[in-house]
Amino acid sequence: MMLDIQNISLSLGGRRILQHVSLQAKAGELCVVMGANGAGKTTLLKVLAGEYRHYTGQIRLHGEQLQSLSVAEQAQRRAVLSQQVVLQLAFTVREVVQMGRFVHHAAPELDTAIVDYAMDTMQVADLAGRSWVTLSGGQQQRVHMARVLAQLLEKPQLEKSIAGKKMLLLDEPVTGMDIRHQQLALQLAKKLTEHGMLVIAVLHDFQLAAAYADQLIFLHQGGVHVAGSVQEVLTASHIRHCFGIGVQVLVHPQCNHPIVIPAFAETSNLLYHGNNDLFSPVSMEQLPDSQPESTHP
Ligand SMILES: Nc1ncnc2c1ncn2[C@@H]1O[C@H](COP(=O)(O)OP(=O)(O)OP(=O)(O)O)[C@@H](O)[C@H]1O
Repeated sequence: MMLDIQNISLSLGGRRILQHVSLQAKAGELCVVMGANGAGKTTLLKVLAGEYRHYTGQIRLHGEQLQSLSVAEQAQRRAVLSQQVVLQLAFTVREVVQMGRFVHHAAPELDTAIVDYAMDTMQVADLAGRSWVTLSGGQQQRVHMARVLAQLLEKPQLEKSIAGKKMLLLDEPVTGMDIRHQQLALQLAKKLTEHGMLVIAVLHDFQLAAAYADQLIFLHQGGVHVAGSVQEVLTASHIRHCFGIGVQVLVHPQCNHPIVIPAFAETSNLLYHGNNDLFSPVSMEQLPDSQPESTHP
């Protein structure tokens, strides 16, 4: 097992934010983490990124305790795309992507080739000389994807040398991207998994999760509510439990993926249910029980 999380809990500011989280993920998997605002998704990714070290429980990466790896060792084994990275200084796009290479101490020609490859892949090469702060939100996000790709690659190609060795953590990677570039970003993530990488992505879009996830994890109030295949997890009852909303789960006519749509009768008056924060217990009794479990076979 490439990543083995056993019973981790974490408190921040005197509050328990993650509780008894256990998860396993294999090399070559695209794991999608979903959950309501405040469920603990970013906190979980920050623990995996080594930002919070005071958790209880165990995390093993390739059998080694995460806490025993130095910062440099961690940086060479995993790359992180954090939520809303804002750069204040006027770096060019090329400079931002080059930041991904700092951990490697490779030959400058190799760094340049990998940076060019990463910018081509994320379709930002035409922006290379532009100041990062002048880009649109979706363009900035694509540049960050190119940066983490540059960090993970050892050659200017997606090749087998990364197999089984590296982990990519993506926190809401497609925020602000148009529909085509959302697909591009997830296709890149999928391609990396096909070369043996483990990708863990926080997403808010059920359709992207349905189309790309090998394993789907619903976090709820700091714990794992359910983890499994898209078919197992993307059901009306799990969505109601974790998101406090009635939905219908239909089936895509061509590719059989589940399609999630809000159930109109239940969701037209959310304003009057008051409590939208699922991190504090929400009263599910407010929702009628007539919602079919799932129309998925
Ligand atoms: N440093 C901190 N100190 C105290 N509480 C925190 C801290 N960081 C996060 N929290 C709280 O922990 C809970 C989980 O936050 P987290 O950012 O992990 O949620 P999330 O699932 O990523 O939400 P979103 O979908 O809104 O990004 C929230 O209630 C948040 O307010």
